[in-house]
Amino acid sequence: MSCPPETAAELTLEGVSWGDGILHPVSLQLGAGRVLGVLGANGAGKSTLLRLIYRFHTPQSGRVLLDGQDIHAMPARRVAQRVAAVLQEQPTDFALTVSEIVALGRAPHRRALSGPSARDAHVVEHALARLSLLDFAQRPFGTLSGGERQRVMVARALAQEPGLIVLDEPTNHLDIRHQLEVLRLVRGLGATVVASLHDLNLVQGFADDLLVLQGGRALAFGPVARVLTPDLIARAFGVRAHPRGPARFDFSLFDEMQQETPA
Ligand SMILES: Nc1ncnc2c1ncn2[C@@H]1O[C@H](COP(=O)(O)OP(=O)(O)OP(=O)(O)O)[C@@H](O)[C@H]1O
Repeated sequence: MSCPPETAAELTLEGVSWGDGILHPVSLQLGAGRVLGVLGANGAGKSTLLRLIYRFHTPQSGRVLLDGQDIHAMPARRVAQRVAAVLQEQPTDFALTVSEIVALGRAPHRRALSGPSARDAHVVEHALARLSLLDFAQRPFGTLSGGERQRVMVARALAQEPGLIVLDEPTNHLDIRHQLEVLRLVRGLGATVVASLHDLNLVQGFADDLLVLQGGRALAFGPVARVLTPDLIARAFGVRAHPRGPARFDFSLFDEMQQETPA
């Protein structure tokens, strides 16, 4: 049995804001299957925006629409079937096995009081395989390294079969090979993706579009090649960016400008 492709969701933010100036109104439209990278310095508002999209926060103003429907007007279970979140906070139930954690992704699709179906078992197995976790399936989650746990959280999101996947710094804890593998896998899911990233040099080849935040405001939104310029990087991060290829940079502090030594 193979897993059918998901129906990617269209995401629209209509002047969505939160927390008395923590996030000023942001508007954008992301077509089904597009991959959006959210960039910004520490405290710029990336996680806050993501929390609004996966319905953890209620907007102070504006609306988050999934396929044209306000997520706050949708049943919570329906949102859970359509939106998966991979967060920096991880489950604290360390005694659960890797397989059991990934199986939690099936919960929104199960009927009340019914156990896992053959299809649920297949989807979990498939998710474990795609993240190279089959050998870890029976290991207690608490015994895994940070990077292995991060891959388990991506596998759980995969098992959820979402139309929209929201990831908060998904490459955190991952070595360079797993960073590239996870980003390629997420990009290849066919779902719409919103991911906050810190490494600007991982954006190229992963994201279609970028949203850059600064001080809770949207500085720029659009295709990667148009948005990711040295000028924008200087305004968003306060560093000098030295281009060394398409959307690739070396960085230095402005007070090192005289020496021109890339960091
Ligand atoms: N519940 C809250 N109460 C008060 N302030 C908050 C709350 N949540 C976030 N903030 C503040 O809002 C700002 C944006 O936080 P957010 O976590 O969205 O930033 P971020 O861009 O994800 O940062 P980082 O890259 O450091 O993870 C920060 O100054 C943070 O302290």
